[in-house]
Amino acid sequence: MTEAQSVAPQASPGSSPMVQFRNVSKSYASGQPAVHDLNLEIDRGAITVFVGPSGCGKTTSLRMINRMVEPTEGTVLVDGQDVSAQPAAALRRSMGYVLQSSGLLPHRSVLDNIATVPRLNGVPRRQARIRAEELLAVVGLSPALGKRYPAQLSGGQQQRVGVARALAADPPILLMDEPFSAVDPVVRAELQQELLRLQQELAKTIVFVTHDIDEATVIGDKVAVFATGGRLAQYAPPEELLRAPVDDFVAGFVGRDRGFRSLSFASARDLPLQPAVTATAGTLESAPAEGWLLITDDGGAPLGWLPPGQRTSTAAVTGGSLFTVGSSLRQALDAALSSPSGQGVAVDATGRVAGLVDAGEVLQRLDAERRG
Ligand SMILES: Nc1ncnc2c1ncn2[C@@H]1O[C@H](COP(=O)(O)OP(=O)(O)OP(=O)(O)O)[C@@H](O)[C@H]1O
Repeated sequence: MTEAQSVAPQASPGSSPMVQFRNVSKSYASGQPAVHDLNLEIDRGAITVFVGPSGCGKTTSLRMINRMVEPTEGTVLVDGQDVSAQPAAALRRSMGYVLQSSGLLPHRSVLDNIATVPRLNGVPRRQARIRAEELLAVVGLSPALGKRYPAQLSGGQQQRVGVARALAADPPILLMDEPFSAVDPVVRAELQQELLRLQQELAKTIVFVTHDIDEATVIGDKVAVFATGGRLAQYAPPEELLRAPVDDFVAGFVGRDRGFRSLSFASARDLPLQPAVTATAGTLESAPAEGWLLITDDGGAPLGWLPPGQRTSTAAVTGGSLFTVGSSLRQALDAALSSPSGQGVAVDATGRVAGLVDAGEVLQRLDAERRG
C-alpha cells in the first residue's frame, strides 16, 4: 500500500473512546457464554487488537460493534451513541469490514468490488470507479489489476482489494476479522507493515481480530487478550503485555520468549557504537591481518566479514542481520548475536556502516534502565 494522497485523516488518538462495551454479554442458545461481561473502551484513531485462542469470543465481540450480532446483555456505544438505537444496515455500511477470505464478489471486477459500498450509498457509478482507482493505488496495486476478477489475483492481492473495498466509503471505523491469516507468512508480514504505514496516513479506528499474538504485538496500539469463556483477561499496550502479563493464562498465551520480544519496544537511541575496521575489495591488501575485518562496497554498505588472517574477498562470511541506528534493542541484540564476528553491524538510514554494536552493551543498557 503506498501513499494515501486523497484520504484525509479523520481522527486523532487521545480523545473520547470511539467504541465502548459496557457490561456486554452474549450467549447463544447452545451452552456457555460466547462473551462474558465485557467492559472495554476502544481508542479513536488507533489499532486495537482482539487476540485469544479459538472460540473465546473475538469475532462475536467484533460483530457486536456493527450489529451483525446483538448482545444478550449490556450496551455497545459507537461515538457515544448506543448502536441498538441505530438502523443495523446503515450502521454496517458506515464501517469498513475486512474478512479472512477477502469476501470479494467473484463475478465482479476488482474495481466494481471496491466500488460496492459507495454505489449502495448512492454515489454515481463514474465517481465511484474513479475513487476505486485511487484506492487501488493506496493499497499498492497496479491500475492494470482493476479489470481482473478476484480469482485472477494472488491471496495477498485479494486481501489488499478487501482493504481497499473497506476504505471506499471513507469510514471512520474499520473492522478486520483475521484479514491476513489465509496468506503465507512472508506476504502476511508485508501486509502488516503496509497496514501500519497506511494507518499513519489515515488514522482510522481499527479493530483487528487475530489468534496470533505476534501479529497482535506488531500491529496493535492496544491488545485485548480474551480467554476461553469470552472473558477479557488483559487489555494493555503490547509492551506491557509482554513485560507484565496479569496471570498465567496471559503469560502462557504471550509465549516463552516474551522477554526477548519485548526488546522490540525498547529504543536503542544513544546505544554506544564501536568504531568499525573496514575495507573494500580495492583496499584489502593494505588492511590489518589481525581480527575480523568488515568488507564494504565503495559506497560504505556492508558486504560481509573476513575471519582473522584471511584477506581474500572470496573468504567473506555473510548472513548477520543489520542494526539500523536508533531502532530497537531487539534489532541491536539480534545483529550482535547473528554476526559471524560477534559484533553487530550498525548502519545509518542510507545503509552505510555507522559502527559496531556488541551484545554486552545491549544487556548493560537494559540493566541500567531497570535500575532507573
Ligand atoms: N451463530 C452461533 N451460534 C451458536 N454459537 C456460536 C455462534 N457463533 C459463535 N458461537 C460460539 O460462540 C463462541 C465464540 O465464538 P467466536 O467466533 O466469537 O470466537 P473466536 O474467538 O472469534 O474464535 P475463532 O478464533 O475460532 O474465530 C464459540 O464457542 C462459538 O462456538
